[in-house]
Amino acid sequence: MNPRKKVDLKLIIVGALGVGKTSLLHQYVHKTFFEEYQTTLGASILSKIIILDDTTLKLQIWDTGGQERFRSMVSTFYKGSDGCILAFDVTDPESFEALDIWRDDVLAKIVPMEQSYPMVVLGNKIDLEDRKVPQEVAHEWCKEKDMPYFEVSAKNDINVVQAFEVLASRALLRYQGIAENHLADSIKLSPGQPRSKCC
Ligand SMILES: Nc1nc2c(ncn2[C@@H]2O[C@H](COP(=O)(O)OP(=O)(O)OP(=O)(O)O)[C@@H](O)[C@H]2O)c(=O)[nH]1
Repeated sequence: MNPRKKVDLKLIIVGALGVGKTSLLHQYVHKTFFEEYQTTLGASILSKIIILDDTTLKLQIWDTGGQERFRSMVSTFYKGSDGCILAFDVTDPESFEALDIWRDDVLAKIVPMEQSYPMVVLGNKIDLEDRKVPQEVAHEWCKEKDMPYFEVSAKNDINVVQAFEVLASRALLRYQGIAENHLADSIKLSPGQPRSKCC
């Protein structure tokens, strides 16, 4: 049997203040949820190992604080990431309206800026009754931008694993595509290659 391939991926989670980024991450990695709110100062990292098909993936997931004053510092952490979660709170329309800015901010730091950079959108806190962002509106926005949309609850553990793992599998596909391109380039550039005989 072939040993599994091992790949390290860096994922980030961004979005407005208090939408539940830390809670989503803790639910995904530790299966825990805390009611009390402690804002993230700057960024923190959690890791999780998962298996996807024939690959062992080590996910290093960067949780970024939504505070405006950390914005430029936090955006330096986007570099080198393989995929991103854009999070908003379905009870807070401003957090939904801010998604455009968060998305542009992340894409501006991805080098080269490219279409294939995977992003998924999470509408969090669907356990609450006072929802203000209709599901169809969020769906439509994500469809326009060609990003998968998940309605989630970090509190009740609804759709959290699915959302992270769809992002992880898309990030893996992109990583494999980049690795293949590098390999093809290095074969083309390699001077000592035996040339195929002709005629
Ligand atoms: N009802 C409900 N509350 C949630 C959910 N997710 C998070 N919360 C609460 O929302 C508050 C903010 O959650 P955090 O996870 O700290 O939010 P954050 O986006 O990381 O916040 P910043 O780091 O300040 O940007 C906390 O009181 C959480 O308990 C959820 O799915 N449902």
